[in-house]
Formats: sequence, structure tokens, C-alpha cells
Amino acid sequence: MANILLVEDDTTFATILENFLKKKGFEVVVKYSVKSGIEALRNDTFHLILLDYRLGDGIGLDVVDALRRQGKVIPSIIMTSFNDVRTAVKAIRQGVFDYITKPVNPDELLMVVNEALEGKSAERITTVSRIREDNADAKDLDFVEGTSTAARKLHEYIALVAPTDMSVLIRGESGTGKEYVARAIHQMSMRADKPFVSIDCGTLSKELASSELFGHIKGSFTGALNDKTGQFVEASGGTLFLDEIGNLSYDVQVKLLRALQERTIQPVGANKTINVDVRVIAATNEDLLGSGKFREDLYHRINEFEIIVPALRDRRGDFQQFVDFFVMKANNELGREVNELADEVDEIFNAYDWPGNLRELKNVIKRMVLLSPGSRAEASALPQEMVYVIKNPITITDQVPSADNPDLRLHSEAHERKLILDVLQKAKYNKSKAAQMLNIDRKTLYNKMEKYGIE
Ligand SMILES: Nc1ncnc2c1ncn2[C@@H]1O[C@H](COP(=O)(O)OP(=O)(O)OP(=O)(O)O)[C@@H](O)[C@H]1O
Repeated sequence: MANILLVEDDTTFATILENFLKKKGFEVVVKYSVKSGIEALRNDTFHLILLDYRLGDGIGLDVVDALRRQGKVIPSIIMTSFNDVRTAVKAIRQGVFDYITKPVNPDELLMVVNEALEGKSAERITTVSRIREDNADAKDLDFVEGTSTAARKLHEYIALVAPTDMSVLIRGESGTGKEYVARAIHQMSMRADKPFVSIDCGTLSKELASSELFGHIKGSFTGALNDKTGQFVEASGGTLFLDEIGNLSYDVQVKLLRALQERTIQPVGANKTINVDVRVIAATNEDLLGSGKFREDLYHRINEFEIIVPALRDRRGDFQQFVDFFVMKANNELGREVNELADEVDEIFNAYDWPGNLRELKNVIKRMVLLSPGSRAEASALPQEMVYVIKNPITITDQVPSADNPDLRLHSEAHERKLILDVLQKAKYNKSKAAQMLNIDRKTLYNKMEKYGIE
């Protein structure tokens, strides 16, 4: 029976979840803080972690970080408010399996929990994944190319750079499809019949990154019980995809630069070097040079050719194709027959700006299809707050006063919302403390948070 660690500081909600999951046959251990969650991980074995995003003493990702430092791989699911979707989508790259938005829908929760336990999602739960052309899963190959100007340019660049041996840096917001682009380049290259090895640098611990990339010799450090082949050697003749490359430590960056310049690597603890023939494709969603943590020489070495993957909001011409594709996929996976979207769903989809890009669209559609037993999907199957955001656009955006937009009431509401958000952040989301700082009572704060769509 699967053992689930639930970390949630809202005690009532935690109890509801605990009872629901127990009823579905899971064993559940509940912890109410980051600290006690980490402690539980040290003392017990879990198959899955269910984390609230904002906790009293930190955020859910702190638990994921601690897990990584312990060298453990356990799928984790983040439960997040709608306002934090962008961060949650990013979290997938930090080792999180998936996210669901609050208020949590029981069917959706069960679906995501089961997928995580079966390791079934399209997202990866391990640091490294490999595909070879001959055993590539069909799902890796079907995708939407798009016909918008941005999509055409993207595919033009892919086709241009694929047959060369240039290092490529793929940039783009989280969830835009950077890994898809990397795979497409590999598949169109001369290396297509050799391995494509994908490493998520965001999930590599600082201590183990060198050994993961370059391998190690038995006994070279505590825990090195056997010789290990690094991913550079695994990718021999093929392509190594370094996702979230900005997360590599300075030491590892030095070694990587050497590997790229000299085409040799040195496993940790070895005194000999090994020749390697690997094409490196890297991806990032941050400004590497601006971050001040990335070596400029390495930056230029990995950036022989740059591809920018457009945000979903900048390729609206492809939107309908993506919707149809994800609906079809979700129908197949969930045994549903949705073939029509209510007008309201279309309106909401069109008005929303999709900060989590394709990953968010795919998730929202999967949830919608799951909650639509018939052939038509209604807006009620969308996350409540998404509907709210679209229907109340003015109160939730931070408007700057101007002569063109002189509605004083709206301005003061927008400022009030911003102030509440700032104070909540300062108070680390402790609502009693925030209410005190704002000099209002808790109930008033709750009412205002509800009014402004703040969770
Ligand atoms: N062209 C496409 N057609 C269909 N689905 C796609 C396409 N591109 C991406 N996806 C889907 O969108 C999701 C996000 O894609 P991917 O993981 O490649 O994004 P990413 O930019 O690498 O994300 P991150 O910045 O978090 O690393 C995946 O679930 C993938 O299945």
C-alpha cells in the first residue's frame, strides 16, 4: 500500500485530505510544517509527497530540496493557489512531479496521485531520461508544430541548426516546450540513431552533479560504492540535453567547459581522462549572464546558436491546435469523449495569458476533460479562480493611476490588493500577523483576500 507524506499547514484541509486519501486505500502521514516534513522524510519511507506550496515556515519546495540533498527520489505533488501557477510550473523542473491548483478537486487529486505513483506522466520523475530513436515511445514523437509566424520561425531555426554539430542554447519561459525543441533537433540530426540523454540540472544536488555528469571511480568519496559511468559517456555519439543549466555550480561549470573545449572528461577520483563525442544542447528560463552565477566563457561555448521558444501568449495563432491536441490526448488517457467546448470556455481560454505556457494549458485541459463526463466541456470544469480572474480583470491587476483611466475606486482597490499581497509576503503568509500589520481584523483580511482573488 502506498505511503503518502502530506505537508499542509491548514489543519482542517489536512484532515479532509487525509480522510479522503485513507478512504481510497492510502496510508497517510500528516505534517504541518517544512521542518517536521523534512524530519518525517528522514525517519520513514514514503512513495509520494503531497505538499502545500506556502507553509508557515517556508515553501513546499524546501521539502523537495531537502529530499534531493538526502539523495532520494520520491515523486512530489505541489498544491498551489491559482496565483502561484507560474512558480508551480517552474517547480516541475526542480524535481516536482506535478502540481494541482487549489481548491483541490478530489477526482483530479486522485488522478494525479495515481499517475505519480505509476510514474506515468509525460514529465520526468528521475533526473535522467534517455531515448533512442529505435525505442522512442510514440508519445515522444507526436506534437503540434503550429503555423503562426513564431512557430514557423522556430521550426526554421530547428531545421537549420539540427544537421550541424553546434551547441545550442534554448531559451524560453517555463513550460514553453524547450525539451521538445531539443528532442526535435536531435531527431533531425546525424546523431538521431544515437542516445538522447536528458539531464535536469535543477534536480542535481551540488555534491552529486559532477559524478552524475562525468562518472566516478569506486571509493572516490563516501557513498561511491561502485564505479559509475557519467551521462557524458552514456550519451556517446549522441546528444546531451542539459535542462536548467543555470543551476550548475561554479565547479561543475569549470569541468563542463573543459569537457566541451577538449572533448575529454575526467570521472571523479580518476587520474585518466576519457575522450567523448557528444553534442550539448542546453536550456534555461533565466538570464544566465545577468544572474552573475554563470561563467561567461561557458556561456559563449554553449551558445553557438540560440533558439528562443515563444511563450504561448505570443503564438496565439497556434492556440486552437494545441487545445485540440491536448483534448484529444486527455480523452485517450482518461477514456472521455469531449469534442466540444462551451463558448465560455473558449472566451476564458482566449482572455487568459497562460503564465505556465503549454504545461499549464495541458494540465488545465486534462482537469477539464476529467471533470466532463459528456461530450461538451463547460466552464465549471475549469479552476474556479481562472474564471474569476477573467471575469474580474480590473480588481486583480495592479493598475497605475493615469489620466486615461481615472476611476479612483478601481485604483484604490488595485493598490489595496497590492498592499495586502506585499504584507502577506512580509508576514510569510501568516494571516494573523498580516492582519495585525495591516491594522484590520482577520475576518476583514479574509474577506478582502476573497474579493481580490488572493489565496
Ligand atoms: N510542440 C508541442 N506539442 C505538444 N505538446 C508539447 C509541445 N511542446 C511541449 N509540449 C508539452 O508541454 C509540456 C512542457 O514541455 P517541455 O517540458 O518541453 O517544456 P520546457 O520549456 O522544457 O519546460 P521547463 O522550462 O519547465 O523545463 C510537456 O508536457 C510537453 O508534453
